[in-house]
Amino acid sequence: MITSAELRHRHAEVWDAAVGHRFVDELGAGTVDDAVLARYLAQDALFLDAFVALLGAAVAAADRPGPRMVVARQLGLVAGDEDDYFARALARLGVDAPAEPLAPTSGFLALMDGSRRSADYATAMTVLLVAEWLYLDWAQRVGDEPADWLYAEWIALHRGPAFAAWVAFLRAEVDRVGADEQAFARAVELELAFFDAAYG
Ligand SMILES: Cc1ncc(C[n+]2csc(CCO)c2C)c(N)n1
Repeated sequence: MITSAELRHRHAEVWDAAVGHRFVDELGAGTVDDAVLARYLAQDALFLDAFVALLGAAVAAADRPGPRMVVARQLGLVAGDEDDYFARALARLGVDAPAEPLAPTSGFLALMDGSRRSADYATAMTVLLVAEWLYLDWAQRVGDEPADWLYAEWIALHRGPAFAAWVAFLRAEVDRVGADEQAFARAVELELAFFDAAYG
């Protein structure tokens, strides 16, 4: 059975291109163009809805009570703090209507909805793992948070001990039940394309 460490190693080229993306550098510096950040967050709001649905599918599909409870707890967090950030950030950037999904967003929605409908715990956890681990990785590489809350909160959401523990849990679960390599590779590609798409 392939491990999460081996999967990341196999897909390191695309993974590192996402983690080292210009968008991440600019987030860390607090210098993303407002139109770029607005485009990114408007797309991410669409992403987040399918992500929450996928977390719900993982809650339903978990093969043990312990992991089910851990995923359920995270679902509550995402529905709280992160949703609050989106509401304030989109309001500040003047985004007042849902966006049309760009190609990488549609790709992600298809991947997440397909995985959700399959009700396959291993596939769902593999997709969740990429989305969370890749974000932890870039956020840990960024230095001190910019003073502006728009940047500081987005970076802070993706690092810190609680988020790192969630990612460690996802890795352990994927290592326990077996990863879906195809889903892993597709999700990494989509993360890179998602950053690219923010630049229009
Ligand atoms: C395209 C895209 N990929 C991954 C994430 C990361 N992410 C999705 S939901 C969530 C909350 C914590 O569980 C986090 C960190 C994102 N925002 N956008």
